[in-house]
Amino acid sequence: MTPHNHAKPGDYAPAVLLPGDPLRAKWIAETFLADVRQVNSVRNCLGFTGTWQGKPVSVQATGMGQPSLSIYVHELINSYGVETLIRVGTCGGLNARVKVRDLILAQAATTDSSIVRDRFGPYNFAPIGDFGLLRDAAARAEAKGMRYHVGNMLSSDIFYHAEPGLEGYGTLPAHGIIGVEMEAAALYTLAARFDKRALTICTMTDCLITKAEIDAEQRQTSLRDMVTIALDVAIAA
Ligand SMILES: O=P(O)(O)O[C@H]1O[C@H](CO)[C@@H](O)[C@H]1O
Ligand SMILES: O=c1cc[nH]c(=O)[nH]1
Repeated sequence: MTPHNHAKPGDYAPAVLLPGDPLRAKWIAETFLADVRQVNSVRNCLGFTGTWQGKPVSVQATGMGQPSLSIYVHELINSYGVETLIRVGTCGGLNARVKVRDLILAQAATTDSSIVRDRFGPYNFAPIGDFGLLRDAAARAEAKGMRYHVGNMLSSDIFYHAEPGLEGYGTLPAHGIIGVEMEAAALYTLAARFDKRALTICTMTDCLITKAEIDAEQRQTSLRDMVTIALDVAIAA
């Protein structure tokens, strides 16, 4: 048990899906998993374990932002023996090529966060996703005929910038950053530190260029596709 998690050792499967939203964790558990049980409810940051296609898998909410995700991921790895961590999130779009409902597989994650920056002294560390998980997720998205993009994500500590629209993102969109969310860079940094495998898959829900947004019904359908890919990748890992 930890200050943030009352699950017992062995309560989590070796592979865990990580949505930010606790209610998304509950929805994933109830919609997709068999033999499911709740393993954590501390602070309502819900965690569940069950099976997918007969294989054990867990889902744990991380809350929003890199400080919150870092707590859950650190504890999942160090107290619960988790080996494979797949974030299933939503993100904003920073490139007109990426349409709402498209998946972004975050090959790398750029960040403005001191959580990552301050650990590396004079170096600019490049947080990257696990190649095997990335390759498998891309192949499955391809096979399902889904629109997906593999690229560099921004993991920002800031949701509401002082500057309007794209201005807050400076020259990043002109350097291949295709989406913005708030957790992937910390996830990849912790996975590197503890020699675990991690991937971030996001559904683009709001384009900061066109202002197009996904509606509630489309969001549900797209998240369903994203979650089944993540579950398939998790149990194959
Ligand atoms: O939908 P989730 O997984 O929470 O991800 C995105 O949504 C939240 C911001 O609204 C941040 O956590 C961001 O990363
Ligand atoms: O962090 C996020 C998530 C979704 N949409 C955004 O614009 N930012």
